[in-house]
Amino acid sequence: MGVALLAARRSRDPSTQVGACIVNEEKKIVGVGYNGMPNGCGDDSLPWRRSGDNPVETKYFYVCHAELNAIMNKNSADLKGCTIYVTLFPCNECSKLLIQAGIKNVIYLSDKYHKLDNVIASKKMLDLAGIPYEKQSSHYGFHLGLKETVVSKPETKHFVMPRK
Ligand SMILES: Nc1ccn([C@H]2C[C@H](O)[C@@H](COP(=O)(O)O)O2)c(=O)n1
Ligand SMILES: [Zn+2]
Repeated sequence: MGVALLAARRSRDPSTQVGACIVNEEKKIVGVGYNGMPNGCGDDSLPWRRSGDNPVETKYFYVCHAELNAIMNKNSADLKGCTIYVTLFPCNECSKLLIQAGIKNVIYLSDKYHKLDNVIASKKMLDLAGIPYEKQSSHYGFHLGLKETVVSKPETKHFVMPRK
């Protein structure tokens, strides 16, 4: 999680910096990513704002999520059986990617959007796919000074057993 937190600090997102680190069954790092604009698009060429008259003027259509970047940056043939450490609970689109990539475990730090539909859908898919998710102690974020983890409130620990 420390590596995910360090990666998050590279993000140019002014409101939420997210980092992800994927490790294999031997605990070796096989992919790291943070939320950023697509390659070649330039961090200053696209908007970082959260709201606007037109959604095209906000970041949401453009930004590549940390999990997507960690998967795309992988340095191994595949990610089957790997664990992802991510500083923010994966959204529904990222969970689809994690499931299809063969990730077997999710460790997260913040679940600040747990009330949003996309996160509820994300958990539904992870549950069905038998992928456990577990919250890691937030003292990591506190020590590294990440805003989103400092303000996160204690949440219910979510953990489901993998299917046999
Ligand atoms: N699983 C996720 C969810 C979100 N992100 C990124 C996408 C945005 O850059 C940022 C969220 O912005 P906010 O709505 O809090 O202003 O986090 C991600 O990388 N992975
Ligand atoms: Zn996502």
